[in-house]
Amino acid sequence: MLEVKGITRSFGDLQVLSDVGFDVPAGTLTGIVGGRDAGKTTLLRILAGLLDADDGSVLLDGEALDGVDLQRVGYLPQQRGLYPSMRVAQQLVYIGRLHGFSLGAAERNTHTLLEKLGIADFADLRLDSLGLGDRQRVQIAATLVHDPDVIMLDAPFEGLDTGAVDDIIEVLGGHAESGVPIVLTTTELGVVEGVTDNLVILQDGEVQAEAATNELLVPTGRFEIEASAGLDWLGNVSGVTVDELDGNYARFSVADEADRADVSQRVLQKALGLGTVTHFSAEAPTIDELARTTAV
Ligand SMILES: Nc1ncnc2c1ncn2[C@@H]1O[C@H](COP(=O)(O)OP(=O)(O)OP(=O)(O)O)[C@@H](O)[C@H]1O
Repeated sequence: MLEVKGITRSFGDLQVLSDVGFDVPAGTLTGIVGGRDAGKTTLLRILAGLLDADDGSVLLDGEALDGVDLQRVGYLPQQRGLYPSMRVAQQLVYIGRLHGFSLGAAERNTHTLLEKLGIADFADLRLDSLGLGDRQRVQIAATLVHDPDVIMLDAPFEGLDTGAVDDIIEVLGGHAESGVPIVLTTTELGVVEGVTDNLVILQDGEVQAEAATNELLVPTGRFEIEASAGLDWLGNVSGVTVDELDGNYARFSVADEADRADVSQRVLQKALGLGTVTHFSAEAPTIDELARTTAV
């Protein structure tokens, strides 16, 4: 288990983190959710031992996470830092070796991760010849190549297509299953909904709420749909309020909680009857809504 206790940090007069604490049980994934400047990167850098806290402690399995134990951390920084001109597999093996792995073990882990992340074909290419999604897959491989005992990822999904997000989530799931605690930061709640076990809502450097993801992300009654045949009819569906309509795209709400599932399914069925539905989803609450409804 990763235990974060009473972390406080200022830069000059600016207090960035105040008494931040939460636990990440072994084998679970916690999302630290907050808007811009909430203090997420500062917190993660402290957890990963790259920055000192003014106060507080970080424990892994009951022991302070510092000194040589920091070798056990898998940290993905927000500013990604691999060698652009080095070949993909070569640098992953190099990073594994830096963490004390034998050549054989580093090569084995590199090969396995590249396979799992769907980039085995790029092993001998230079990093800077890859697109954003594949570069990010390599960054994830670099974070995991030494089989870390705890994983900390700063905004791992930012700017990625769903294919890359899904591959990364699957690999992280495998590490969680082997008992590793995982922390990741995000500004986008939609992405972490089906991924994280717990959420910590951080606002202005303070924990506003900490709870199981499914307790915090209660359905909002707002939906999004994109349908090939247009959505002019949406306002006529009983129980639906159209919030935005733009050609093939619409956002709508269903105020009556008891009717929500039925009404949204009726909308979906009708759209499918008229043509193709390219997108349909229930909206997650915004960070501000979460902070308002769950303030501790
Ligand atoms: N080294 C530093 N010196 C001074 N101020 C800093 C330093 N690092 C961060 N800050 C300030 O701390 C606050 C929190 O920054 P931080 O990067 O931790 O937030 P964040 O939640 O990660 O934001 P974002 O989502 O935009 O990356 C900001 O006001 C930032 O300007």
